[in-house]
Amino acid sequence: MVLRCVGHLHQLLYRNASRIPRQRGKAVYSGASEVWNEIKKKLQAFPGGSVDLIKKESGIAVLTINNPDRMNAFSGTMMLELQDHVTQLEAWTNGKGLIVTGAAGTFCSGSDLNAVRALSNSEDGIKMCMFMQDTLTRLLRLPLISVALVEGRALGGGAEVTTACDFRLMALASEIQFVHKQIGLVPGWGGAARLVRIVGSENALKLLSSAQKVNASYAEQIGLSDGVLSPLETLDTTLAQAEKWLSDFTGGPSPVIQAVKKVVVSGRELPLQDALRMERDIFGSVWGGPANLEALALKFKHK
Ligand SMILES: CCC(=O)SCCNC(=O)CCNC(=O)[C@H](O)C(C)(C)COP(=O)(O)OP(=O)(O)OC[C@H]1O[C@@H](n2cnc3c(N)ncnc32)[C@H](O)[C@@H]1OP(=O)(O)O
Repeated sequence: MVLRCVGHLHQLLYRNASRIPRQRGKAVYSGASEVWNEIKKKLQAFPGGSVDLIKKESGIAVLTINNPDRMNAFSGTMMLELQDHVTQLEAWTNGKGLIVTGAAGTFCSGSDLNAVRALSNSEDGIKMCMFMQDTLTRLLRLPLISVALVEGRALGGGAEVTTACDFRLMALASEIQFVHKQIGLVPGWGGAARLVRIVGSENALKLLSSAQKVNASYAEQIGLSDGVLSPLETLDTTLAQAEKWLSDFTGGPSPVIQAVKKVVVSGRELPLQDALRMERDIFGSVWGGPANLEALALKFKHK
């Protein structure tokens, strides 16, 4: 009887699920399609490297920033590829987790300085900034639990990319460095706004104004890193270690994991009243759903 009621309620609520405001794919800047087309054309003119996406059966995807000749700097075409992959991941209904990493033992040295030099007028700079803000905001909002696996260096825009993941894991000898000040800049890919939320405004101010190298232990101390990976004498590769770490949070069916991430995103981004409504709608999408009914039937005990 209880289950029938739950099932009925789920049907009622599920009808409303299609009305759940979409968190996914929401643009940071709306109505800017001409600007997008223009900047995409410009980015296309700076080729090199790739951003590779592997989606595994387990529901974990691995996104690799791959331009080792330039310490995994982001070329223009890599920025475009990253955006395409984020669009693909937004639609991945079986997904649960995402690991963002760099090729060849280092994370990313930011924007390709050749592109930076060529697009150094402020109009182009602002367009690139809008493009990357949009992509990285959507990356952080993905309904997947994401972790940046940092080996080697994460510099400039590379440091900003680490903040577009829910968590960061750092190899023992790795460093995150917001070098922007040293090249007369501030973060522009949304990295400052996210850093303040991760480490607080005082720590963010220290990191941005000193451009200091943040090693794994200091990063952990200020809450920038969520764990230090063991040196590679262990049997596991760093990727395997990251997958193992992530599995503590991605166990269970994907609709539930995705719902967990969505309530956190709305709690983080929306005013309380809107976050509560969103939470109600997301709750409605899992209440009486298969995982919920199965657990109720098992008379699950949390011992
Ligand atoms: C959003 C704002 C931004 O992201 S602005 C970009 C901020 N990034 C930087 O300023 C990084 C500048 N690069 C460096 O400080 C060093 O190359 C680092 C990354 C520390 C690596 O040093 P090291 O291990 O000695 O290697 P290296 O300098 O010989 O570099 C190997 C080759 O890679 C290149 N490289 C490196 N970073 C970039 C980059 N961001 N854009 C373009 N190319 C880059 C180096 O120039 C070098 O190339 P080459 O072997 O000289 O042809």
